Amino acid sequence: MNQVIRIAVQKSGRLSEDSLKLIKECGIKFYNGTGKLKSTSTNFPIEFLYLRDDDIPGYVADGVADLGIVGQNELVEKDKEVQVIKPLGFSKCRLSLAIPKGESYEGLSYFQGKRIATSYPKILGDFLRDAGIQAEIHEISGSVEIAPSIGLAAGICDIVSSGSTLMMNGLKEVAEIFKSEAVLIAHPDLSAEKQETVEKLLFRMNAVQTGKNNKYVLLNAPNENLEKITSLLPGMRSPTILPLAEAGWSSVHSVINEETFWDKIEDLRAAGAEGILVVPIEKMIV
Ligand SMILES: Nc1ncnc2c1ncn2[C@@H]1O[C@H](COP(=O)(O)OP(=O)(O)OP(=O)(O)O)[C@@H](O)[C@H]1O
Ligand SMILES: O=P(O)(O)OC[C@H]1O[C@H](OP(=O)(O)OP(=O)(O)O)[C@H](O)[C@@H]1O
Ligand SMILES: [Mg+2]
Repeated sequence: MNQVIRIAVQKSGRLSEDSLKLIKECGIKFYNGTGKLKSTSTNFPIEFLYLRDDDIPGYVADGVADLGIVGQNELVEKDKEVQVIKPLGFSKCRLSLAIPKGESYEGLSYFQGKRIATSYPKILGDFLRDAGIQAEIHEISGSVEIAPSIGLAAGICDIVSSGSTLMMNGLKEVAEIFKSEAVLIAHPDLSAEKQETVEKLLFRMNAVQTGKNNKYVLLNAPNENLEKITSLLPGMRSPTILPLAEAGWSSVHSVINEETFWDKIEDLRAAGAEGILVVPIEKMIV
């Protein structure tokens, strides 16, 4: 039996759903009833702590939790000693400076001598120092976008994703200062026994992530074009080729990376591929 590890996940908010979904996709079963702040998996040696995201870096640094899922923005802001294991590809957002949309803006000097409201005083402070701007940082813990309209600050520095919160509050984004996504973090000094359990979890997470980043593709190809088509499709080792019932044609099966997917499909069509089917991959172990 492996040593039980503890993972800290956000109780509710922009990280929680995708964090729990990833763990479920790893085949790990657990109780996640609202109100319960700690639970244990029934089929994997892992315990869950449901916390506010602000507290996750600290709990992992102190060793109260062995692992955690948190946004890079919160991690850098809290500046705790933890190991970043991997980016997780969700909760992507940016930290940006924004000002009232009627104001004219010619550059960062706009903020010189002004007051900026934010929940990220460290990230903003570091950015302003590097940019040589002296501004007053006014820390507030939420609803930052309201600050300019109530006369609290000339501008804000807050999380932006679609930009709709800024727009609804009469603000415009003028500079992006930090890019963020969810990351898996670990206590820097885990015991060898816990590390073993972490490796098992990582093996599963990698299989899930690699599956998501690839698509299984089946297509029909005239035999005279097979060489060209297979050269476009490396597959996991090499593509599978099966003869079709119709003479002179083959079915080609392969795996295509999400990033190059549409370019490859165009190239395959140009090379004579027909009847292209694309199937999602649940897990992929390379
Ligand atoms: N609109 C968004 N789109 C994508 N990711 C986001 C968005 N807003 C926030 N995030 C990411 O998700 C994290 C959690 O955001 P959320 O708004 O749930 O935080 P919170 O209100 O501080 O939650 P908590 O109550 O846990 O302290 C942020 O730190 C950021 O990394
Ligand atoms: O650019 P957008 O797509 O509008 O997203 C940005 C908003 O999303 C987050 O808030 P959230 O909606 O999570 O609420 P919260 O501030 O109460 O956490 C963040 O604090 C921004 O206000
Ligand atoms: Mg928070």
